[in-house]
Amino acid sequence: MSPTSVAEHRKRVAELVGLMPVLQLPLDECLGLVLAADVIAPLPLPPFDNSAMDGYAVRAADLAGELPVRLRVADDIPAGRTELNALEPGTVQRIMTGAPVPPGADAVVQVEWTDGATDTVTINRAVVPGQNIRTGGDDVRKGDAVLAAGTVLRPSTLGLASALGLPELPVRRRPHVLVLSTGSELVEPGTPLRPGQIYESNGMMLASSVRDAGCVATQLRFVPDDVEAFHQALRPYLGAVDVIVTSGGVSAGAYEVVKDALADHDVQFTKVAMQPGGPQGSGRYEGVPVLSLPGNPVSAQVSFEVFVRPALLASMGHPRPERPTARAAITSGLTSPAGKTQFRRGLHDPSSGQVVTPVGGPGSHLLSALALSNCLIEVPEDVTELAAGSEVVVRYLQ
Ligand SMILES: Nc1nc2c(c(=O)[nH]1)N[C@H]1C(S)=C(S)[C@@H](COP(=O)(O)OP(=O)(O)OC[C@H]3O[C@@H](n4cnc5c(N)ncnc54)[C@H](O)[C@@H]3O)O[C@H]1N2
Ligand code: MOO
Repeated sequence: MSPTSVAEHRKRVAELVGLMPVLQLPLDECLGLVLAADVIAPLPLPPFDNSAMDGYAVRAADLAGELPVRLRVADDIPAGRTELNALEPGTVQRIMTGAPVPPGADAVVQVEWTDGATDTVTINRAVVPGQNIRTGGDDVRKGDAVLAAGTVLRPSTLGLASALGLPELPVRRRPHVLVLSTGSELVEPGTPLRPGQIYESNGMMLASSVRDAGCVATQLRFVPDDVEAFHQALRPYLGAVDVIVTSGGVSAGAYEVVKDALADHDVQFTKVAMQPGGPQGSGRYEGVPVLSLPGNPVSAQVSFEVFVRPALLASMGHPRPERPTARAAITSGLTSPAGKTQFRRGLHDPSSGQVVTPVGGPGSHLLSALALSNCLIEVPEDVTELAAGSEVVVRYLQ
């Protein structure tokens, strides 16, 4: 059977995960989510003419003569005042930043240009009409399409939605991902390790990656290498999760529990033309999309980056589900297997003149090299050798 290409498998995974439904979510749950419809401003911003300075609301014409001038302070307007008295000619009203400008006033004199008095104020400098007034609608007009569908909700966009008085926004919800690790050799960190055992690490790494992509993760670790126990372990989650991600148990050994349990369900096991991350499973288990990643830690994480993360981001309507890439020259030569896209780990420093340093070798057990990297170096299928200085594509990991 000829291997599946990386692009084909990526497409299959994205189609399996599909699009999450749209719902209205409170703003404090929206960070990182994607707006599903345009936002039309229900009011102007600022909503009313207000003062940009602490000072005195005036008629500019009253300061046009000889200075300094002494004027009666007829009122005091703190921010939040909802009822105003019109400004009579020849008087001023003390006003605070953000407070509404009273009818009849056409400028604000900042307090530093006065003696600051509260009964009769001495003003030393003139102002022009409009000075220190922030006009209603200056920033946003009522009815403006202020945020477009497809916008990723960041602190500033959530601030804008709040300023417009919107308590919630329409977004595609976060997928809930069950991260399941199998393997009888796996032991919980914090407990003693016996010969032949290792600490479980893929679950933590993949669940963190799910959360880092803005999704919800539940970890299910230490499922024994037993098909019936595997089915039992999954059962409680079937109505509750959107995607199942497994690691391990998909290659050619005698005890491949994931493959054995899922192969007679609607899950295909294939070899993808890549290294690491060759053996991959994908399909549906009782209707739930399931993505079975290989167990070697680097293979699992690279598979997540190349297939799962873009599919999860696309499911939330993200306009750019792929990590950003750059071109850089490698600082040392490397070799790569023929017919496979190789994803080597690297350190890329854009400030150092677009070079990338390979970290560690190609082995898919080299977790510490992955932990020290900030990018993947992509070596195309048809390239088997690259000399130092060759240009490669780097895909950021953060
Ligand atoms: N005869 C063949 N053997 C293997 C092939 C092959 O084509 N023919 N492919 C190799 C490749 S490539 C990979 S990748 C692995 C994939 O193996 P599995 O997905 O079946 O994973 P396991 O055998 O369960 O584990 C592999 C390795 O990773 C460690 N592991 C697994 N899960 C975890 C975990 N949650 N936390 C930490 N470490 C984990 C496990 O102990 C093994 O060392 O197969 C090759 N073999
Ligand atoms: O394809 Mo495996 O994922 O090299 O290590």
